This record gives sequence, structure tokens and C-alpha cells, in this order.
Amino acid sequence: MASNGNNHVSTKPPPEPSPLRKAKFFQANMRILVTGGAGFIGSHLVDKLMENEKNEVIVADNYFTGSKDNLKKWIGHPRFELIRHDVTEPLLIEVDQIYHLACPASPIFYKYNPVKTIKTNVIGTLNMLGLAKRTGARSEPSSLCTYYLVLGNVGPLSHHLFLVQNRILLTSTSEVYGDPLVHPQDETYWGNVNPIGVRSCYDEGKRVAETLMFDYHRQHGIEIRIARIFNTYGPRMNIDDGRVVSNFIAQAIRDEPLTVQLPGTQTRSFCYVSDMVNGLMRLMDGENTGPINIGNPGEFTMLELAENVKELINPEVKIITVENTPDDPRQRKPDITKAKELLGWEPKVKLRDGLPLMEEDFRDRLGISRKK
Ligand SMILES: NC(=O)c1ccc[n+]([C@@H]2O[C@H](COP(=O)([O-])OP(=O)(O)OC[C@H]3O[C@@H](n4cnc5c(N)ncnc54)[C@H](O)[C@@H]3O)[C@@H](O)[C@H]2O)c1
Ligand SMILES: O=c1ccn([C@@H]2O[C@H](COP(=O)(O)OP(=O)(O)O[C@H]3OC[C@@H](O)[C@H](O)[C@H]3O)[C@@H](O)[C@H]2O)c(=O)[nH]1
Repeated sequence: MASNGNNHVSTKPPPEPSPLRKAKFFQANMRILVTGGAGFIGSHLVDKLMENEKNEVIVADNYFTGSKDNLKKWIGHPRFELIRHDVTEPLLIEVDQIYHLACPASPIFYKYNPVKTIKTNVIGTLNMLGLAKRTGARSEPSSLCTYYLVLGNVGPLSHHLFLVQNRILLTSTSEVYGDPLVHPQDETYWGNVNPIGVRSCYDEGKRVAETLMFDYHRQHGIEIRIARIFNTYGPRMNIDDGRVVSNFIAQAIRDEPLTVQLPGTQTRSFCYVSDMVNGLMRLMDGENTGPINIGNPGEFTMLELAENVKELINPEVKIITVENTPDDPRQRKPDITKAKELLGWEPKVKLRDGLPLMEEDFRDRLGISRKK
């Protein structure tokens, strides 16, 4: 017996679904926007999302640090769209989920135009939250779903569409902890950030982005997810990205000295990109808003990282020390208890297994093969 929704019990079976539901147009697609999808993490996320035939993926990117090359295998695919768009401008499209990654991540690039970086973090996140609000990032049907209903498809498929959970995920950062006085960092730590320093366009920008996410959640009921990402590495990083793993690997391949910034005892924890993408998707699909640390708790000094790269990639290469930049955090290691308990997630790829995978990609792109 089926209820018609007005508390009257009907003995009639539910109507047959329209024969059109098997047509492509009626597939139960989840339309997912990935901002910053032409970048390093974003393009790996797109690869994973596109594996699911029920997903349509739209990338919005201004190509500041990203490139169409990272998405070349999807360009022209019927379930994929690429838009040249700067998130500091509003975007009017219909989507069910938003992975909001757009923001330069390497210190060299985010410090290059700090005013633009903070605008990207603040205005960009406001715009994406506005989009989430307009398209109904709540446990209600989205505009897309409403459209299906207007067409009169009242079969089991449309019921499924009602259950689509619209939401927005922000890729925040371990930099919200600043130069942390608590070690390892768990999500309850409020951080130690210089609000007027050269890194603050990024650190404070991401902190405001987190604030906006929670204010939209509390005030407008928007379904939010916040990931605090720790240093991530892997294939497709820009060769001249400037971050430490890509620098050391490119230097080792080119026979140039590995430039350890002083003092060299500062630590970081490095997460391989496939683990990261997996963690982000679990967070999006799970029931917890976060913030949740996603990172690999293996902790290395920069000197240890250089030694590892030397041993694995080029035992002949020199290691030198060079000046550092202001406000460089002295230690960083995620406490991932929350990710383990709430998402059932933990990283699988160890640094010594991930570095050779990245080396292979860098050698291909640089056209330098391994010496015999
Ligand atoms: N990789 C890491 O170690 C790391 C650590 C913490 C947080 N994150 C966060 O993850 C996200 C992705 O980082 P990534 O390493 O892939 O960096 P990335 O620089 O490779 O990718 C960022 C992408 O955003 C795009 N972008 C930048 N500004 C934009 C704007 N105003 N409008 C539209 N697109 C814009 C870039 O062109 C690029 O494609 C960023 O939000 C970053 O803050 C990364
Ligand atoms: O050539 C280099 C580059 C960097 N470093 C050192 O390596 C450490 C890591 O520097 P990176 O530039 O890779 O990145 P950071 O850890 O400072 O910031 C990073 O982590 C948090 C993310 O949000 C940022 O997006 C990301 O850039 C720093 O201590 C830096 O001084 C070197 O020793 N040599």
C-alpha cells in the first residue's frame, strides 16, 4: 500500500516510470562543480568523480596555477564541462554538489598577488556559498531535481532524486594552525597565525572562508564540509610550483642541488594525492561537517626529506641550505583521529612509495630519463 503524501492510504500501485527514464536525459546524474579543478588536487579529484557514470562534472578555473592539460582526457566528454571562470565573480549554474578548491596553494604563488589571494578566499567562497544557497544545498531537491519533477516523472527515480544531498565542501588548510604551539595539531586547536604577515592573505583568507562556511550553515542551513588539508604531493604538480617536494624532485632529476631552507629542522607531513582525493570524497559523502584534518601523520624534517629524495632519485646530488622566508611554520603534523573515526579514512601511501611515482611523472614531463 502506498501513501500519496496527504495521509490518505491508496491501494493503487505506484505509477509505472516513464519509458523515457532510461534515456540519457533522465539518468540520475549528480551534477558536481569543482572550482580549481584544473589544478593539482582538483584534476585528480575530477578523474575520480568522472569514474562514476552517474556524475556530471563541471570545472570552473581561471588557470592561474592550473592548466587545461591536467584535464585533457576529459575535454569533449559528454559528462564533462570546463568553464574559464574566476570565482571572485558570481557563477550562475545549477549544481548538486560543490567542491570548492579554487585558490593558489604554493606560497610563491599565493604571495605573488596577495590582494587577489585574499579576494579569492573571501569573495570566492562567498560566491560559492551564494551558489550553494541558490541551488539549495540543503536536504531539499535542487533546481535540477525540481526540473525532473516538473517534467512529471514520478517513478522511483524521482524519489531517488529527492534524496540527493546538496552540499559544498571547502578545501581549507593546515595553515589555519599557523606556526602551531600544539603538536600534533587536532581540529580543536585555534592556531597561532600572524594576521599581518606575508602568509596571512592565505592563512587568514582560509580562516575567513571557514567562518563564512559556518555562518551560512548556521544562518541559512547550508550543508557544509570543511577539510583541513596538510601538504599534499604527487604527479601533475607544476614543475616550478615552488613547494618543497616538487622543488626537490625537479632539482634531483636536473642534477641541481636540493635547496633546504634554513634551519632545515622544520617539519612537514606529506600526503600522497590519491589518499587526499579519497579523504575529500569520504568527507563530502559522509555526515560530518568538519573541520576535519586530512593528511598523512608521517613527519619529516626538510633535511630528512632531502636525504630521502637524494637516496631514492639521485645519490650524486648535493644538498645545500638557503635562506628561508618569513613566518615559515616550524612544525606540522596532523592528528587524524577524527578522520579515522568519523570517515573511516587514513592514508595508505608512504612517502618512500609516493616519491618514485612522482619522479616518474616529472621525468616524463621534463624528458629526462634515469641514468643507467
Ligand atoms: N596541495 C596542498 O598541499 C594543499 C594543502 C592545503 C590546502 N590545499 C588547498 O587545496 C586546494 C587545491 O590546491 P592545489 O595544491 O591543487 O593547488 P593548485 O594551485 O594546483 O590548484 C588551484 C587551482 O585553483 C585555480 N584558481 C586559483 N585562483 C582562482 C580563482 N580566483 N578563480 C578560479 N580558479 C582559481 C588555479 O588556476 C588552479 O587550477 C586549494 O584550495 C589549496 O588551498 C592544498
Ligand atoms: O625549495 C624549498 C622549498 C621549501 N622548503 C621548505 O619546505 C617547507 C614546506 O614548504 P612548502 O612551500 O612546500 O609548503 P608549506 O608547508 O609552507 O605550505 C603548504 O602547506 C599548507 C598548504 O595550505 C599550502 O598550500 C602549502 O603550500 C617549508 O619549511 C619551506 O621552508 C625548502 O626547504 N626548500
